[in-house]
Amino acid sequence: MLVCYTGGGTLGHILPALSVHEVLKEENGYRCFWIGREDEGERAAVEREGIAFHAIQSGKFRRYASVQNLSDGFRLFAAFFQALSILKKERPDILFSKGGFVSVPPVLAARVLHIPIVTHESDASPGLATKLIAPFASAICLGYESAGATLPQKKIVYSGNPIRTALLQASTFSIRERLSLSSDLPLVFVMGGSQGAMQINALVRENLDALCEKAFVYHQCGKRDFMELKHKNYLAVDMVGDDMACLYRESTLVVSRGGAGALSELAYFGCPSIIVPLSLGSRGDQIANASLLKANTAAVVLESAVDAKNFLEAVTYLLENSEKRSILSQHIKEMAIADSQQIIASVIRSKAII
Ligand SMILES: CC(=O)N[C@H]1[C@@H](OP(=O)(O)OP(=O)(O)OC[C@H]2O[C@@H](n3ccc(=O)[nH]c3=O)[C@H](O)[C@@H]2O)O[C@H](CO)[C@@H](O)[C@@H]1O
Repeated sequence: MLVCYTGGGTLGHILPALSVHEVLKEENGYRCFWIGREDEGERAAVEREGIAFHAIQSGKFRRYASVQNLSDGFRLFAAFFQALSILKKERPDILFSKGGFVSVPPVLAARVLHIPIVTHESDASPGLATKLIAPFASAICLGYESAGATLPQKKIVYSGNPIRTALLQASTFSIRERLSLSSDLPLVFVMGGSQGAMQINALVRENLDALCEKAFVYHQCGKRDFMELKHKNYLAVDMVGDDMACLYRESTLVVSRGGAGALSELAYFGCPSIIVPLSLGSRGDQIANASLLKANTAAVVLESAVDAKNFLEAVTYLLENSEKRSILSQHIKEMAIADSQQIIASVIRSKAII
């Protein structure tokens, strides 16, 4: 089976597909390639897995009037023909779209060539790319059931969001030991998602003295807003690599954005969490994701416009209240779907024309 993966824009549109690849690569005769946008980090994430990466032009679908819509329109047009040429040459048995605006032209090209299409939406509400792709897909896998309300019902498979194998494997080391933390010092892991979160970074930096009095703060800032501040009980990193599973397992409390992938990982590990969803400059997907957690008392969700004082109060309250933390942990764990990548892999297998 030759699978063409497509997706990009942020790592949230790449890592879940790589988790599905990890399942399928165990099968005899499986081969694959990727169509994505020219972005160093995205290309590296895919090629690291030994997958051939074909870059195409990528334009953005905006819901508002902008002069960029014109140039991006041309880019999308070019991207369609680039994808058509790649797909004609490679002739995959199936195309799996992980969404993001770059995935739409390859989907249209696959449709023209009668290549079956499976797509996956991570968020609690469908993005524009998923809405555009849905009519052409044989199956639409969803991270959250709520995303399916306006999509063609017969195509929907409720799969949950894939978790990468590296996170599922047992730890070979302890982050607490490596940081030489005493067992009674709480560990707070702050995660801004694959791009970092400037708002959360500011909330942490404004409260640094008070936070580091109470706990060790492991702060993932993202590449764009990284600051290497020297402070007792504090470590700032741009991105977390292999430490991710240990941080989820060993943290007393996690502060996170409301990205769907991150929330699924918090659910898998049962992390007591504070979620600060992104609102500005987004379609509100993180607010919808976080609302589901809030409705299930599975996390403390702060208003997008939270200030430094309220943020500190929320962190302090949870650090001092182990009973509340264990309720959150239990409830978020109930929302986890551990075999999501297997479910999606079997949908891909069943829809491929081999
Ligand atoms: C700004 C933006 O548009 N964010 C969107 C993006 O989030 P984003 O790209 O952050 O994606 P997710 O929250 O879904 O997943 C983040 C992934 O990155 C990994 N990770 C993160 C930080 C790090 O240092 N190292 C690392 O490996 C996490 O383990 C996780 O697997 O896609 C999500 C899924 O469609 C959406 O819900 C978010 O709204």
